[in-house]
Amino acid sequence: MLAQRAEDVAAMLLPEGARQGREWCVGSLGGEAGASLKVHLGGSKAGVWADFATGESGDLLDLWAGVRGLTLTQAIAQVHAYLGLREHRIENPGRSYRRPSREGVSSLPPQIAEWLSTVRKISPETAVRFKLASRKGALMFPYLRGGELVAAKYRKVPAKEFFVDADCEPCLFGWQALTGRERSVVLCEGEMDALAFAEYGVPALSVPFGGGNGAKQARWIESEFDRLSQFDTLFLALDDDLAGQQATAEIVKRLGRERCRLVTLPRKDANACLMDQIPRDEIVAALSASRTLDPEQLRQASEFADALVEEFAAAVGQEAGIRLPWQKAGDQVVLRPEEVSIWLGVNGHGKSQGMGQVTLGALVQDYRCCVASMEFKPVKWLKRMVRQATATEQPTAGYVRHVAHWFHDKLWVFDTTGTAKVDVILEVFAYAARRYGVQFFLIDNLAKCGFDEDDYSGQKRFVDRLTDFAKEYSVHVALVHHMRKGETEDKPGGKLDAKGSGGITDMVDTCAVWWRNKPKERAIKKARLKREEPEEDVLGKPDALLLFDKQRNGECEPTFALWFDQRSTQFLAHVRERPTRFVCPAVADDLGPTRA
Ligand SMILES: Nc1ncnc2c1ncn2[C@@H]1O[C@H](COP(=O)(O)OP(=O)(O)OP(=O)(O)O)[C@@H](O)[C@H]1O
Repeated sequence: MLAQRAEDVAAMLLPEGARQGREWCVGSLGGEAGASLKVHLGGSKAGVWADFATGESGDLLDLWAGVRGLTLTQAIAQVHAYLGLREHRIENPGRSYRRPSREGVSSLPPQIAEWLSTVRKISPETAVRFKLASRKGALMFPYLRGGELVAAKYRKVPAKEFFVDADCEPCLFGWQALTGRERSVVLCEGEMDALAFAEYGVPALSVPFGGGNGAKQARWIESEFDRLSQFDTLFLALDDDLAGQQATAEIVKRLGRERCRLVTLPRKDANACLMDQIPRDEIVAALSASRTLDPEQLRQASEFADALVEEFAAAVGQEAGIRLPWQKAGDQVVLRPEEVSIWLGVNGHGKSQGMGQVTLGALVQDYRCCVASMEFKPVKWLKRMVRQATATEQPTAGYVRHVAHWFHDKLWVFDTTGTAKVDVILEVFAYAARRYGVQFFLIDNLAKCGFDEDDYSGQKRFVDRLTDFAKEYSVHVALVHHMRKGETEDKPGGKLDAKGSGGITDMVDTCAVWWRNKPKERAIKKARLKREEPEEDVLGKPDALLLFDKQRNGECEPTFALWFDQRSTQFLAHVRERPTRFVCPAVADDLGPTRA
């Protein structure tokens, strides 16, 4: 987008320059008139520039950063503003971290400096660049970012014992040695390796918690996600053991396959290369020989370790996936990762209400969820959910805050009402999956995703994209969709009654129907108008049915009878059951007079 406006950008950044043919010419990044720096204004090279006096070159983003003396992250922010782009993203509300103590921090004692240079081959210059220090007699690796001490790790020398300051922000090590203008960086597995890469003149950052997957990578990725956007290429040089491979797989999944490259070093890690006096040329060659991670490439069988464990667990009844929030449903229905489910129903038949409860169930099962409800403003939707979570019609302010706090790090909402364009939904969902590791996405509903009512092929394409998205990010997507009313809503319909193209229900893995027992409601109303008590057998009938009409990977297609509790708006599994409190109050007082 920026390249298309190369001339405007060049003229704005370098107003003393002048157009000569197809180039903008100026003296240097300083901006004075001249002709040693030239910017291409059109064609496939639009925006590419070179300063023939200094040998510097780059694209428009580098030019922006260079002229204004900014880091790339700062330049990216200005470019977004210039292009009028608002990033579609969801933020995690601020968290607070502790900063490491500076008490007792001193410069490197001679024996540690000696160990670094003679044993580990790290020069005193590199130690100074990384501001290595000492505390409690140990080597201190300061995690400095923009001059601020964000975290710290300590290593006893020569013993390989580590300790850290507790509760600091999980972040990468080595920002202090970067200029802020790099377009590529190596991610490695250890502070000593980041130092070794620096020794080789290669910019590198180290992951903070070593190899492995899950939270070990998820926590720093969440913190550093935006800052890493300055890099077009991430060279992954983690250890070639199982933990390193797991970390690599997780980083690729979250930071983007397209910009990650796998590096194989001549020794087990960068510091081992340095200690073995591997020359710089060989390290540079290893970076150029790094392989891309195209999906069709041969993959290491060990990458499948997690999937294999899950596969075996599935065989003994612990299949990964979200269960419905009613005990009686057991394992009959599983909302599996990599699958899409569709939840049908006629207007007012409890789709949104029911899906709120399904989402609550997923949260309780420790799945991170993201809800795009274009039917309601987030606060209205959340209000319904809090009522279900507390099993109370009017929870106290303290209880509401407690539930809101419980949602932290578990639940994200897509903040749009009305219709949302599918590209935006998918962009935001991909961000949430990558940055926050969200595993369950709810879209309520298809009609609000920006299609014309008769745009069946558009709707079908979107569902197809959802199935790809679910597979790519290994998440479950639940899509709410309207059903044709037909002649009567007194009988539950099936997947063939979904509005629009039948292709939609063909594509998804699971198809469910929410049906509200309107005949029962009418019978009760009629009896009450006559001032009679409704008959026992009418009262015992369920208020709603949840029918599964398709489960591609399940053994059965069950139907669940449910009873609707007006006060909590929960659907209950049995006629005289009491609503469940999904989140218990922090203090007993919050149960208030409306104790459920
Ligand atoms: N079985 C039921 N018995 C009584 N009330 C119900 C039942 N199911 C849902 N409701 C109530 O009906 C109202 C509409 O429910 P909900 O918004 O979930 O419907 P929906 O199917 O999502 O409708 P729409 O298609 O219009 O979005 C809500 O106030 C809900 O609490």
